[in-house]
Amino acid sequence: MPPVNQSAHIREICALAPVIPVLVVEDAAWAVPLAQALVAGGLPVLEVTLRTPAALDAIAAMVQVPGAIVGAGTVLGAQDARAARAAGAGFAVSPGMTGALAAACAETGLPLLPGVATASEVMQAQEAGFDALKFFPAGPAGGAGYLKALAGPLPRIGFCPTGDISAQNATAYLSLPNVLCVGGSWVAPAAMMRAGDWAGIEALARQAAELGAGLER
Ligand SMILES: O=C(O)C(=O)C[C@H](O)[C@H](O)COP(=O)(O)O
Repeated sequence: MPPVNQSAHIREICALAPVIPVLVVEDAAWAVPLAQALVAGGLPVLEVTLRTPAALDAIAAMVQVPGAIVGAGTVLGAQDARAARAAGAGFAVSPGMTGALAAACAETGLPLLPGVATASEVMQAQEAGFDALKFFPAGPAGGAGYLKALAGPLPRIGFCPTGDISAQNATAYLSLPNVLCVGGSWVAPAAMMRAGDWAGIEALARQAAELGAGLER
């Protein structure tokens, strides 16, 4: 029996915008204006990394922002998955995949975008029922050329490359048929968040939201 498709909801989320901002939120007070700026700029899907003490409070605040679809990033294990779910996260992103993490996400009803970097990892994720995967770290692991090569033997997998993606190189990824969207921190730089430059972040989001324009994905 084929495994249950674990990626159906993730595919819907990835179809909403060409770029998922990867957010490192140092202060939960940033959460609402940051989410409002990104949504206003055309990027409704937000990934808050669980790398800061403020992350869970930030997720809980952001889910109240109209139009925002908020997920947790850097979800490394069952405890992270449960905490993200309790904070209201709608999906989880991880740099890699373990059986324990996949089981915890399935159990808590948290759609998971698991990370992979090799063909073997893609095959393992596929066996577990995932067909939408994060390609991480995209740049150092081989970039758009590497993903293009994976499409030959693994044509049913859609990727969200993340890691070293910028406004300059995003289109090279987005133009590949096996790329669903890209992730990146460039739309919310630490210096702009610390300065409360929400208008500047909205402008960066607006540029990023236009990156996929004209491409058939
Ligand atoms: O925290 C995680 O779960 C990660 O997987 C790492 C992030 O996705 C990348 O650090 C974002 O990469 P940059 O856009 O190059 O900053």
